[in-house]
Formats: sequence, structure tokens, C-alpha cells
Amino acid sequence: MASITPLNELREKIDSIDQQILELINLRASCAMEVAKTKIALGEQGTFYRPDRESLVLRRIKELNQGPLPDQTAVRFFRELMSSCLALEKPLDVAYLGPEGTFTQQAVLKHFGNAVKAVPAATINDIFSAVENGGCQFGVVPVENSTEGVISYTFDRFLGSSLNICGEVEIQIHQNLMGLVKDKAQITEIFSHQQSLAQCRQWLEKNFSHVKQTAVSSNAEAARLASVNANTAAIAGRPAAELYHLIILDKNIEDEQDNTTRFIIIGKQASASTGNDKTSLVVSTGNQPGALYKILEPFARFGIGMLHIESRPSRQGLWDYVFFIDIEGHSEDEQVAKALDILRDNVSMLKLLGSYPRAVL
Ligand SMILES: O=C(O)C(=O)C[C@]1(C(=O)O)C=C[C@@H](O)C=C1
Repeated sequence: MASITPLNELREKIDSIDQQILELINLRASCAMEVAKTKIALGEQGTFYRPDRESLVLRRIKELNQGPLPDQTAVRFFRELMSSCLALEKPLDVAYLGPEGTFTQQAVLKHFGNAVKAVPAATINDIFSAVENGGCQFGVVPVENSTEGVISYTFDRFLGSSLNICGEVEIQIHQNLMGLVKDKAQITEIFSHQQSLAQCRQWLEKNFSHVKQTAVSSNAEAARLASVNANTAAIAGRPAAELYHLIILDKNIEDEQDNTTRFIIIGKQASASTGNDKTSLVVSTGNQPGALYKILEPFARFGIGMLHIESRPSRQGLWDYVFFIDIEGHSEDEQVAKALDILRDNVSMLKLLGSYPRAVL
């Protein structure tokens, strides 16, 4: 039999490694506190959080990682470590679509780590307002879902806002049926957010075609309602079931297995170029001939990939539209800046919503 290392010997080794790790993470934390002093001395105390730097740190960890821990695990550790370092510099308040237990709250924690204070807001409008009036430094709002398409309210709210997009995060959405009763035959009403009901449309049709469906303000609110109304159920994420002590009756009931929601981080500050960014903008052309061509041509000319284009009513006149566009690159990158200069001349309105690092996690 091959010789094995005694357990106590291995545990002594682990204890010693843990001690070194602890010393090192505290060394890193002290360094971050020094960074804070430097930022204050430079008059940059308004921008302790640096999305560009964070994405560079996380990407570097991914490149450096030799395993056996998977890249995603290594990155998650450093995500938490940086989150705690930032909290020593300046604790962040981040508004999200509450109540507790929503997918937007998961998005906050995935993007910022657990050391931020996640502040629930009742509506997407309230998230924008909380950031605009300074109650929270940042907000996280959903923009599109791979099954159901764009969250139009977020786009519309951006039109009248001066906030910037300074990051993005994606969450794979798994929907679950949950309730107080184990017997599904007793369920007379199902609560969920309208987006989630839509993401489970076929499943509901197959399993609960005669049961009343009620759209409510969030999945977590649906779970709360199911916890206080007998013979009802909710469709929501796992954290909502835990929060409201509900039994998961069916899991992963979304119609599309890759069901993913993309969220953006909104704030007052801009993010510097990292070499792996996206830029979001909104343009209006009026009803001129070749309008769409005039939008697309500058990007084609400078070899800039267009990731998304979406038209929305401008709310300025009947059949007048604006285009929300995501492109590759940062507005300060040379080629992107050139394309934007030309685009500005081609359209009646161009508003940059922000350049931000691509999601790492
Ligand atoms: O480099 C900075 O500007 C820091 O404040 C340090 C640090 C980090 O812990 O690495 C912390 C917070 C910022 O969001 C980015 C990075």
C-alpha cells in the first residue's frame, strides 16, 4: 500500500498555511487603507470604488491561477477580499430591487461582494432616484433577460437620467415553485414577478394551466405572499424560499436552461479604460432617410463590434424612436472615439450612457 501522510501532520500544515494567508490578507487590507489615504490626499475621496481596477485585478487572478482551484473559485475569493478591503476604505451603499431575496440582490453580491450594504428599493425608479439624490453611491438594475428580452422600463428611465453605467453583471436565473403546502394539487394561485411568469410560461401551461397567476412587484414579494396565504405558491429564486421558510416543490422550472439576466451598475462616476470594455449609448435620428445606416456605418468603418441595438419610443412624438446601442470598447479608446465623433455628426442626439469593464465573474 502506498504510504499516506498522517492526518495530524496535514492539519498542522494547513494551520501554518492559514496563518500565512491571514497575515497576507491583512497586509493587503493595510495596503488598501494606505490607498484610501492617498486618494484623500489627491482629492479623490469621492471615488474609492474603482470598477476598472477591480476588473483588472480579477482578470489577472484568473490568468495567474494554476489550480487545483477552478478559476471561478479563485476569482470569487479575490472578489470577497477586495470587497472587504474597499469596506475598510469606505463602506458602499448599493440600491437594488427589493425586498431581500431577489435576483437583483444576488447580482449586487456577485458584483460587489458581501462587504457592501445592499439597500432594498421598491421599484427600478426608486433605485435610480436613490443614486441620483446621493442616498446610495451605486444601484443595480436589470436590463435584459435571455428568454424575455429587454427590461424596457430601465431603458426608458435612462433617457431622463444623468447617471452613468459603470459595470455589468450576469446572473443565471433558476426559477423554483415554492409554497407552504407539499401537495401541489391544493395550489389555487401562483404569485411571481411578470418577467418570471413569462420565463416559465410553457412549464405553467403544462402543469398549472387552470391555476390563477398573479403578477406582483418582485419574486421575493411573491414568496412573502405565498408564506402568508394558504394554498398559494410563488415562483422565485432559492434565497427567497430560505428567507420565507417555503418548501421548494419544483426546481429549475424555467423554459430555457440558459435563462440569464444581465444587470448594470449605475452611478455618478465613470470607469477608466481597461482594454476589455463595453460602451452603451443612446441615439436619436429623427425620421431621416437611411437613419439606421448612418448609425451603423461609423462602427463598421472603424471595426468596432456592435453587441446590441434596441429601438424604443422616444416619448417626444408619435413614431419617433431612439436606439439603445452597446458596442465593444471604451469611449476613450482611439478607434471608438473616432467612430463616436462621426456618429455625433450623423444623428440628432447622442448620449453616452457609460463605458465599463466587461463582467469577469
Ligand atoms: O486600487 C484601488 O484604487 C483600491 O482602492 C484598492 C482596491 C483593492 O482592494 O484592490 C479596493 C477597492 C477598489 O475598488 C479597487 C481596488
